[in-house]
Amino acid sequence: MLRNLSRPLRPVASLCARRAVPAAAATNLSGPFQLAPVRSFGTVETKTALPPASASFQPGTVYGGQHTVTLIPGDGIGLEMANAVKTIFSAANVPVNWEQFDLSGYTKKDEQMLKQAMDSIRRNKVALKGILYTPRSHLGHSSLNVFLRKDLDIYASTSIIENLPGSWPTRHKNVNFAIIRENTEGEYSGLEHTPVPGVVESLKVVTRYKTERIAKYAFDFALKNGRKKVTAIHKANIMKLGDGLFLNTCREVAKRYESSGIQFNDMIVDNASMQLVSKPSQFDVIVCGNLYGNILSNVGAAIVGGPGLVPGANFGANYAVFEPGCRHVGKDIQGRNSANPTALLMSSIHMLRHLGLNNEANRISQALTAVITESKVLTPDLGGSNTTTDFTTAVM
Ligand SMILES: NC(=O)C1=CN([C@@H]2O[C@H](COP(=O)(O)OP(=O)(O)OC[C@H]3O[C@@H](n4cnc5c(N)ncnc54)[C@H](O)[C@@H]3O)[C@@H](O)[C@H]2O)C=CC1
Ligand SMILES: O=C(O)CCC(=O)C(=O)O
Repeated sequence: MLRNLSRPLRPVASLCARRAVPAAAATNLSGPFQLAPVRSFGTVETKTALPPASASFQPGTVYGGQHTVTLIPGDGIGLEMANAVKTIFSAANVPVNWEQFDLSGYTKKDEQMLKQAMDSIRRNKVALKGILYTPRSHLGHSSLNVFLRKDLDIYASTSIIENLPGSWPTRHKNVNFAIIRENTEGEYSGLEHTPVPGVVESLKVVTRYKTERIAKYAFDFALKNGRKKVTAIHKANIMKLGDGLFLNTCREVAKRYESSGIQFNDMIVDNASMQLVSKPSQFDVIVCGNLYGNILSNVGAAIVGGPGLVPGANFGANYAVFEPGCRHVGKDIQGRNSANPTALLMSSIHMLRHLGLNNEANRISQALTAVITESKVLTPDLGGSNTTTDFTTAVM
């Protein structure tokens, strides 16, 4: 049963949009930069969304009011999490049809299924995804997750780190920040070689073009969601060229947004890690390169209660792939009916807003918020003893 919504609940998916600004304010920028391709991530109402980046962008395949979305459940707990979302969507009569692809990183790469899945995302433009395993040995295949991001050029990984209104203990209160992470280059270039035996060189690639677009994305995200500060995280004191380029490009972009009132500062990644666990409330929007973003999302997840609570999405000019913002396979708890589906469910709520299905997003968000606020039904990661199924049923 869906809850009576007359009680004013603060929708989980809207918490990052707490200070929304009108779109007009966001577009009133001087300088040669165009607005980066910002989607309606984290907004309660589409009226505050910025215009789509490219005129060709279509939010998914829609026939007779039904949206078709590609679903890749992923390895480990992926199927259990995806089933929770599907069950809740069915109960709420959400007009979404799934095109599901059970890809796995544990088995030999299934080229045919991978191609079908990529074609499906290209057709639908929107996907919901769990996490795929990657072997650690250099003999194993390369990461399917990284392939997907690069091939679709979904360059802006966006994670929302936030204290939810539940009863589990957390070290800090009032944590609410976003991590905007460059998703397609940096340490994940996959370029490694052995010039002589016993020596490996791994290339970290930083380009002005990709840094500029992620920095613009971060500022536009801040504007659209009423956030006040963007912090660039780097290690420019050591990697003077690579991280130096990242920092200087962020500074240039920041200058073009001066009139918008968004503050800008920067921080070295080691200090940022310490500040995140000691004074997380100083952060509003973090912009960073690929690996730092991954590590900081994990630190962020830990301070709010774990990977089961962090939603996320990856945006590019043409595609949006929604997946948990702190990415783990969870092989250790696979098949135990104990994983927390909140991260994937919140990601799917953001997906509904992206599709313009705000009523459905609000209903599910309010139900989820009620269950979390009551904290009577909690999975073991939050100190509870309930199952994934119990939690799903409670939200329904
Ligand atoms: N898609 C991606 O971008 C990423 C993929 N991976 C892949 O995942 C594999 C395993 O990753 P690890 O880093 O070892 O982490 P892991 O999968 O072992 O997860 C870390 C811990 O978080 C817990 N956890 C994760 N999600 C949870 C949930 N929803 N509810 C409750 N507990 C949850 C797990 O049970 C585990 O104890 C890696 O080998 C890699 O291939 C890892 C990082 C990112
Ligand atoms: O694909 C993987 O196995 C790891 C990807 C990863 O670390 C990430 O989220 O960036």
